[in-house]
Amino acid sequence: MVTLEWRFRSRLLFHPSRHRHVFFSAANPFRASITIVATAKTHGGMAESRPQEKYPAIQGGGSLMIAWQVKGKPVLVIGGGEVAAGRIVHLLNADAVVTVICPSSGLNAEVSYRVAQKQVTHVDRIFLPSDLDDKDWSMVLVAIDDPAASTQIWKLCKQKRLVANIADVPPECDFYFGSVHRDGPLQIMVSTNGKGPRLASMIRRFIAKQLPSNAGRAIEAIGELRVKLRQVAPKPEEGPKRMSWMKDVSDRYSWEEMCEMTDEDMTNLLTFYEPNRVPSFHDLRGMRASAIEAAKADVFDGSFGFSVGA
Ligand SMILES: C[C@@]1(CC(=O)O)C2=NC(=C\c3[nH]c(c(CCC(=O)O)c3CC(=O)O)Cc3[nH]c(c(CC(=O)O)c3CCC(=O)O)/C=C3\N/C(=C\2)[C@@H](CCC(=O)O)[C@]3(C)CC(=O)O)/[C@H]1CCC(=O)O
Ligand SMILES: NC(=O)c1ccc[n+]([C@@H]2O[C@H](COP(=O)([O-])OP(=O)(O)OC[C@H]3O[C@@H](n4cnc5c(N)ncnc54)[C@H](O)[C@@H]3O)[C@@H](O)[C@H]2O)c1
Repeated sequence: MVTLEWRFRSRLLFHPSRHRHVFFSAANPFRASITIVATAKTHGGMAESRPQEKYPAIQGGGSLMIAWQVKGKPVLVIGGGEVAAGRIVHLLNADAVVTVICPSSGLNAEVSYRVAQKQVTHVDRIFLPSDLDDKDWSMVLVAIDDPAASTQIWKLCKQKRLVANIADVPPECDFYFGSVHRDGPLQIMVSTNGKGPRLASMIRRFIAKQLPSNAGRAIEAIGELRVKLRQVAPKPEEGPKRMSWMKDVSDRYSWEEMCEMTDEDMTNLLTFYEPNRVPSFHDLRGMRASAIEAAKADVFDGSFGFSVGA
């Protein structure tokens, strides 16, 4: 049995080819420690490992981190204070249809603003159990300063099989919130699984500082290209080729190059899909109409720039 313990300090690696695999690679002051345990049995001269060792080791006790789609769906927020205000921002950023139940006298300035702007529907009173039957709520978020009422609402939600989060009461949460960094289509959520919310916020800011400033724009550009590619190659059976070509494209260009990509570049780039090639960005730029025009003008036409006679 070989036991190998590897402790490392590394900078956050952010390269398009790697970002899918890197959620968080720690750097000072956060250190990560990876323990790799491998066993090998020699059998007939061949090293053989047990199947479970080939696959990721299970580390229970975490949360399932998913990107929940609440666009256009009704979500109920109970309470209108500071915590509710934060929840509402997250919900509106995800295009949810939000109803806030809270007496007007309890609304803080931010929630009052959301109500006045008609970004949320406001019900001006305290919560009633019948509110849970009002709509087909996707989730219920409780952020009130009344622990007994919170627990009652939690119990009602469970009776009605509604998914709920009671702020600050981990045992009464189907899911926790986390600290979120947002840059256009990029969202990074840090969870400490209830251990240290303030540290989650610190780590989120730490990660955000390491990111390329144009990560959001580059992702946006790649997103556009993926949509165009599906128009060029819509068939489901093209899936493997599409995916392999998109992987090559994502790996080939730098963040700056992805941001620089124009509509014309994308159209030109898509002509390389059929032969399954990916040109360098330099070559792609050379295919722009303006570059071709400039190249034509530069071509030596046999004259010496002056004329004799007349
Ligand atoms: C990330 C964030 C998202 C958000 O709320 O949007 C969030 N809490 C934030 C801040 C924060 N919350 C608290 C403090 C005071 C300092 C402190 O106590 O540490 C600060 C810091 C501050 O205010 O600066 C108090 C607190 N919170 C919880 C308890 C109960 C307990 O631990 O038992 C207590 C103690 C109450 C008491 O002692 O009485 C519980 C939860 N808070 C969570 C999320 C979930 C786990 C997230 C995770 O695992 O990381 C979870 C489990 C459930 C939930 O609410 O979803 C947001 C940072 C956003 C940002 O800035 O980016
Ligand atoms: N998870 C977190 O990040 C975090 C951070 C701080 C506080 N909290 C907790 O979240 C809860 C709310 O905190 P806050 O700072 O927003 O408090 P707050 O006092 O600012 O707001 C509470 C709101 O609840 C409303 N309310 C009270 N009873 C109600 C009822 N029965 N029906 C409808 N509305 C009702 C009040 O009118 C008020 O708008 C508290 O329990 C607090 O301990 C959580």
